Amino acid sequence: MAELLTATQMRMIERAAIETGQVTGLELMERAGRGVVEAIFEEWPELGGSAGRAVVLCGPGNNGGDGFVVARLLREQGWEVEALLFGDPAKLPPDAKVNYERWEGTTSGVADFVQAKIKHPDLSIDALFGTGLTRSIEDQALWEHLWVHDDAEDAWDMRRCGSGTDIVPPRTVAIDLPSGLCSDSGKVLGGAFPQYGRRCARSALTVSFHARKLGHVLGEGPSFCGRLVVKDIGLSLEVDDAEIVKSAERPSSPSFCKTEHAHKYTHGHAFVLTGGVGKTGAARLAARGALRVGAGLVTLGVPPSAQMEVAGQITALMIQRIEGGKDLSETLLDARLNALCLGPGLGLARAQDLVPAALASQRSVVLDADALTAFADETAALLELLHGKCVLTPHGGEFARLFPDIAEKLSAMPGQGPAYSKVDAVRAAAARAGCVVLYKGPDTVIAAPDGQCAVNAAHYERAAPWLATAGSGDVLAGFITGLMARGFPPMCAAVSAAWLHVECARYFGPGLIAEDLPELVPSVFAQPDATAL
Ligand SMILES: NC(=O)C1=CN([C@@H]2O[C@H](COP(=O)(O)OP(=O)(O)OC[C@H]3O[C@@H](n4cnc5c(N)ncnc54)[C@H](O)[C@@H]3O)[C@@H](O)[C@H]2O)[C@@H](O)CC1
Ligand SMILES: Nc1ncnc2c1ncn2[C@@H]1O[C@H](COP(=O)(O)OP(=O)(O)O)[C@@H](O)[C@H]1O
Ligand SMILES: [K+]
Repeated sequence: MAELLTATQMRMIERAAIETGQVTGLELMERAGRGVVEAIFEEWPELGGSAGRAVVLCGPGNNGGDGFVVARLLREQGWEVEALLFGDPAKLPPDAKVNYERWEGTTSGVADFVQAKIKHPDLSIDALFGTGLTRSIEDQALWEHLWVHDDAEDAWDMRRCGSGTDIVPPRTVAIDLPSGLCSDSGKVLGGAFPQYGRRCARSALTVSFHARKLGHVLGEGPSFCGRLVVKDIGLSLEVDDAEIVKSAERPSSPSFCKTEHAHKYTHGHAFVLTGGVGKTGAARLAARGALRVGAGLVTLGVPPSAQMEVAGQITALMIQRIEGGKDLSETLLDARLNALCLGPGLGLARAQDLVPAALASQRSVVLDADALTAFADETAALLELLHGKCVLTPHGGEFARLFPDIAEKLSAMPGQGPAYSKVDAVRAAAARAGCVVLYKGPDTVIAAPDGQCAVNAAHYERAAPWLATAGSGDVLAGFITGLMARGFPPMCAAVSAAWLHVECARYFGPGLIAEDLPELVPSVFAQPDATAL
């Protein structure tokens, strides 16, 4: 799986390469600068072969050093380039200082930031801060310049609103990260000027190095990065760090495939509990999802009042009358029912009755929606019952009800970096719950109690905004249940299901409704090369 790195991990990788003599820091900086220039001309081929005009904003660290490399390389291609430095040249770190000196062009200071001589440049390059941004920005001139870099902000807003589609967006390029963004959390680090609100440079193109950083995919990160390109700078991909977060991708082992000689019971029997009459649709969606991902059999556990309603709407699914917790415990004496799903449309009272019986059975269990909300006032009781074969699938509201203190830390306004991230929050929740937690959203984060963590980012080329439709979460719960019925371990089931969910939405595109999702599974399974990122 592809790694999503923190700033510290990226530094460790860089340091290891330098200390083992594979490369020098200066050479890495040169490769980074070359990568940025290459990405610019790939993104905007019309700029190639012409002598354009660029403003490069350089910061006081190595991100600024990358900026000076880019300034030099563009000038070597005949561009008119103006470099502006925030900071004291004498205090630049060694590699950045070498590139500042190699640049040989004029460099203005921060006081001139807003008076850059080149107006309306073809390129505005943000090399102020990258992975080293550790605190809020307190220099007013710099703060204001984040706006100048982005001086066609109105154009962005107009495009976002659907008007002015003829407006060419500014060619703003962020080196590594848009300045102001925390590389570990995707949060905008605050500033000392409340009158301006929080501020971050927005870019049309972000060029990062070696691997994506968590801040590119979490929280607000993607809305500031524009298009994200990662350039190889020759660092080894091998990192031996259990802490590293993975990017969700198509599973290879265990695989979605079924073997020739298996029969339906080999693939497990999923059991999805429904709510009462008029509320059974959500569980039926989940059940259909479980069946499509390959559970051998799927049965709906239905209260007597809803039996007729459900029976009239199903074919391959089976039905079993479950009035309450006692019924469920008796039904679960059948050891073949190996994965349960409770929550979608279940109703709070029925959830309070059924969830303890389901958890006591020690089966694989997915708890979603009402099964989580029903325990908002007695989270300690729920936590007591959870075990290692459970997966919790909260959205933001459900997460906050179950883990209020963690949610509060996550939503607090950040000042210092690295800020508390969704990854930190979900890891903490999984450790407390003693089971896998999948926190939904465009940046779905999945963590296990042992610290394993993956992000299923529906951003950039994997954007799937059509998933924001009623019932799509129910299908996700069904996918996880079906995969656990098939024997996928909880973490693998949750990550694979989240990946599949987004791939189904991408396959269909606009107009998607939740009913479509299970029916798209065969098309996604049939694509051997569905991408990981
Ligand atoms: N780590 C690596 O492997 C590589 C790093 N490179 C570049 O180096 C960057 C990281 O360099 P650095 O660690 O020097 O960090 P940065 O250049 O991102 O920033 C660090 C500097 O900014 C200052 N600073 C931080 N927050 C501030 C604030 N709010 N207001 C004012 N000053 C603030 C710090 O005191 C320090 O001087 C990466 O983002 C990337 O662009 C590349 O050269 C290629 C390889
Ligand atoms: N903008 C978005 N981009 C990608 N995925 C999204 C987006 N909005 C919601 N989703 C996904 O859609 C699902 C919605 O689930 P949930 O909030 O439980 O809704 P429901 O209860 O209606 O099913 C989650 O898997 C979530 O990750
Ligand atoms: K930057």
